[in-house]
Amino acid sequence: MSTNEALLTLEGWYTYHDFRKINWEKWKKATQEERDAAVDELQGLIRTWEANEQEQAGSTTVYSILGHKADLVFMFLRPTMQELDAIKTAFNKTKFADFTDVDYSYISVVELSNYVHNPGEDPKSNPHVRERLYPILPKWEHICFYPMNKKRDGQDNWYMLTMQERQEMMRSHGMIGRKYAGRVKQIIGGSVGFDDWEWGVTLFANDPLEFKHIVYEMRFDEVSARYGEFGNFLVGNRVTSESLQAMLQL
Ligand code: VOV
Repeated sequence: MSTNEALLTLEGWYTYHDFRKINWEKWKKATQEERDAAVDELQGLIRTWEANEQEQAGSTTVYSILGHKADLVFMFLRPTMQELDAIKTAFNKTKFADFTDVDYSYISVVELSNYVHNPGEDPKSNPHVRERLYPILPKWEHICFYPMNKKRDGQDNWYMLTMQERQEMMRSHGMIGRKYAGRVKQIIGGSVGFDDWEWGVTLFANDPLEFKHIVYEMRFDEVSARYGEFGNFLVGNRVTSESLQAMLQL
């Protein structure tokens, strides 16, 4: 029973996760002067991102990534795709970029799926909705990122469910999420048509165990248990310009 009840989604800032590996071999071979110049240039770029955030014209955050999948993630939110592309190019023109390899990136747009809205209201005039579509990223200690799909597999096809069925499941999902209020902040990036999965999920927490607990708890909820398909998970620690300097010091 196909219902073709596509959902109205609300979109906010465009999102670019730039995961980089540091080429330590090259870094160690560079002279102290070359390294200092590269770090200075990077710090200059970070200051421009901070100024952009001060002006509420976007948001940026940097984390170091654990394990072999990446060393750093730069997460950018900006009003247009042009700005995201310009950021990538500016970064790649720096000396620091010569010491990095890009293994993974993700493009999406901050999305609210409007399953739970107040009828008759223009959602974008609601300050709570605006805060979620144009979020200033929290400066919390840890980040967790993973892409995901909703399954289209035989009987388990999310896109063949009625609006009401989807709404009920999303309500239950939201109830679980709400238990983590103040401890886990989620940014859902819609990436249909932009990247290889349907959503990029970014979570922030001060205690990394919150990620384990919320993802595990959601696995038992029907929308994740039956319909969730997940890509690679990446987890990281917050980096400030001072700790980045220390990380790169030999
Ligand atoms: C802090 C926790 C938290 C909270 C409060 C929360 C709430 C909500 C609400 C109320 C809604 C629906 C309306 C909207 O706002 O879009 C959503 C929507 C969504 N979610 Fe969520 N979610 C959380 C957290 C949270 C997590 C941890 C995950 C990953 C799932 C898992 O198993 O690993 C997730 C996924 C999503 C997705 C992919 C969508 C879009 C689904 C679609 O089909 O369109 N989400 N989510």
